[in-house]
Amino acid sequence: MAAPVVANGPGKEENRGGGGGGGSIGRPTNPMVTPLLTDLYQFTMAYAYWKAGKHNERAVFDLYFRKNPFGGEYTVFAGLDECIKLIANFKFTEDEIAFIQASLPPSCEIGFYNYLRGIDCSDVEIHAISEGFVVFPKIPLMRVEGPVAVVQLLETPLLNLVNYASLVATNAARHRFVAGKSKLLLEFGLRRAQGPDGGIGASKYCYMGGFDATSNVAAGQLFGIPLRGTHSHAFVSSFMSPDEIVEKSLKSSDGSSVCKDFVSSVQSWLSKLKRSQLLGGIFGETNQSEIAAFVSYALAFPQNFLALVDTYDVMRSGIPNFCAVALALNDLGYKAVGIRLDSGDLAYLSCETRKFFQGIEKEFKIAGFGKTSITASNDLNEETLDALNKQGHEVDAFGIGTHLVTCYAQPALGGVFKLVEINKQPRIKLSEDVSKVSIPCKKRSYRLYGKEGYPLVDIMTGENEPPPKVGERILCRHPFNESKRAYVVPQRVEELMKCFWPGQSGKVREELQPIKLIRERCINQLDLMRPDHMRRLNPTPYKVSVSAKLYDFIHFLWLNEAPVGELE
Ligand SMILES: Nc1ncnc2c1ncn2[C@@H]1O[C@H](COP(=O)(O)OP(=O)(O)OP(=O)(O)O)[C@@H](O)[C@H]1O
Ligand SMILES: O=P(O)(O)OC[C@H]1O[C@H](OP(=O)(O)OP(=O)(O)O)[C@H](O)[C@@H]1O
Ligand SMILES: O=C(O)c1cccnc1
Ligand SMILES: [Mg+2]
Repeated sequence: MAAPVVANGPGKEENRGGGGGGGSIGRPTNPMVTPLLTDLYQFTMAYAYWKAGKHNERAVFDLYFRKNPFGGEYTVFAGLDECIKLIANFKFTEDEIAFIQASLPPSCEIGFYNYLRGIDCSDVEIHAISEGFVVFPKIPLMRVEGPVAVVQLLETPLLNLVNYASLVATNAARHRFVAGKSKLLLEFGLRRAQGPDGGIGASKYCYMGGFDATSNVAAGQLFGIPLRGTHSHAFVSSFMSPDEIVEKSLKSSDGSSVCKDFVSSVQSWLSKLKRSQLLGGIFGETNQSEIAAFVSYALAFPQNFLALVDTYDVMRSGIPNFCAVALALNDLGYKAVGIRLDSGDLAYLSCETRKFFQGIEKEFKIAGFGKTSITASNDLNEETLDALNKQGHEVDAFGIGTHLVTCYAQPALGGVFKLVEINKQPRIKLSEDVSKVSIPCKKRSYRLYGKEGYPLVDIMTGENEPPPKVGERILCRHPFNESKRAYVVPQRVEELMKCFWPGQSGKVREELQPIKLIRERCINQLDLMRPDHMRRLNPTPYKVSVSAKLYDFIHFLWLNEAPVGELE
């Protein structure tokens, strides 16, 4: 696939996925990710736990969300790598402790600050689903176990690191789904992102969710994401006339000859195009300042010439001017990359442009010219991509910014962090709204696959229940709705959570992986889903269930904890 220009940062190894190969885990990408990046109430609770002598009680929290975003039935889990980096580096500085001391009431005892001074996450254990997995409501994405005061402090930063990451990765995956696999998807959102962290995060997680490249240079450097870009309207309108161009010579691609006056070569191609049988009549005089801009860009990047063609008039100026430059380049052995459309009816203009390119291929016998790449941008989102598909279009690459990175269609994922066990006692959070009742206990979760290779259902069990077995029938129950249940004979059983931070457990730590591998995993996971879960309109909900034993226990605990009302 032809691609706009082109620079690939080396990427910083230490930021590509943390502790690869059993090595150390790097620091969080954003230096603002410190133990203070949390809500005040986490510190007041930590103080109250400490004051009550409860701070070292062993607690288990689940991080999960209740509803898939964007009206869909799937979510891409992202942000784990940054969570583990937070955990690995979790230690208060003296300045931070002084600030907490100044922020809590003077009545708080000094011993608490000594306690904070000593804490880190060496006694915290984290199990999580691998980053890039397709995930569903209620199933824990992470299970965080450790001293209650420490784990409580982690609630806000972990949610902060997972919620937007998963939301924007899902948004990217959804855009990819509509655009189709063959299209080049470019993330152009930095200028519209919610601040620097929003911009960096968007680039990282859109790549993870299936985009091919970003225009964000810092993200290219930090994560090794491929960089791509074209040029802007300002570049085109900054030129007045071809007379401005002083250095007009251009070497042929093999270096064997030099065209002394590339501007004249372009002008003569423009006249040929005007006289051509096939193309004649479509345009008259083209905009000369635009020609000057295109020629200048081609002289600067003869191997990577891509022109923004909608500054003046796409079909009457931009396209003929581009083609004249592309044909002059072709005479010197260069292949122009293509054009970008940034306004107007993108379906119509891309089709007309394709016809023009194909006309040139035919008339001037230039093999492959008809396939010259067409990039489109301008306020694109899932809906416009879908509309373009329905109308028929000839776009090869989409540059998408605002709607993608701001998650315009849904601004937040409602991930939550709930206590499920303390001192080995299961805990439940009740709510009038059944969907908000938490699922108690330290649990395991499994994905069960059916005969056709699709995932059928995710099931949660108690931590010590025997795992589901291939070929053995298991009852999967809706966690709250008694009548919803099904037997499943799994053809494959996949345990979802792995140990990413063993604490003192002695378990083997799952390695963090490079972003490219996470991206591949995500693409494979999405491919594995049954198509009806993925469609945009009224997708089928994926089933999330609990074992019969866990079901009984949830309802036992529910009845135990819920006060019986009095009617008067
Ligand atoms: N064929 C199409 N079908 C549906 N939507 C389209 C089609 N072509 C373009 N769009 C979308 O229509 C909107 C056009 O927006 P708007 O009218 O503000 O832009 P414009 O006038 O074409 O460009 P500009 O204002 O940048 O010069 C954009 O969101 C664009 O993505
Ligand atoms: O439209 P988005 O999806 O956010 O994609 C990024 C946009 O940013 C650029 O121009 P900018 O919007 O800054 O100026 P323009 O509206 O004049 O094109 C580019 O030309 C795109 O239009
Ligand atoms: O390179 C581009 O074409 C680009 C980059 C960012 C925003 N809009 C366009
Ligand atoms: Mg715009």
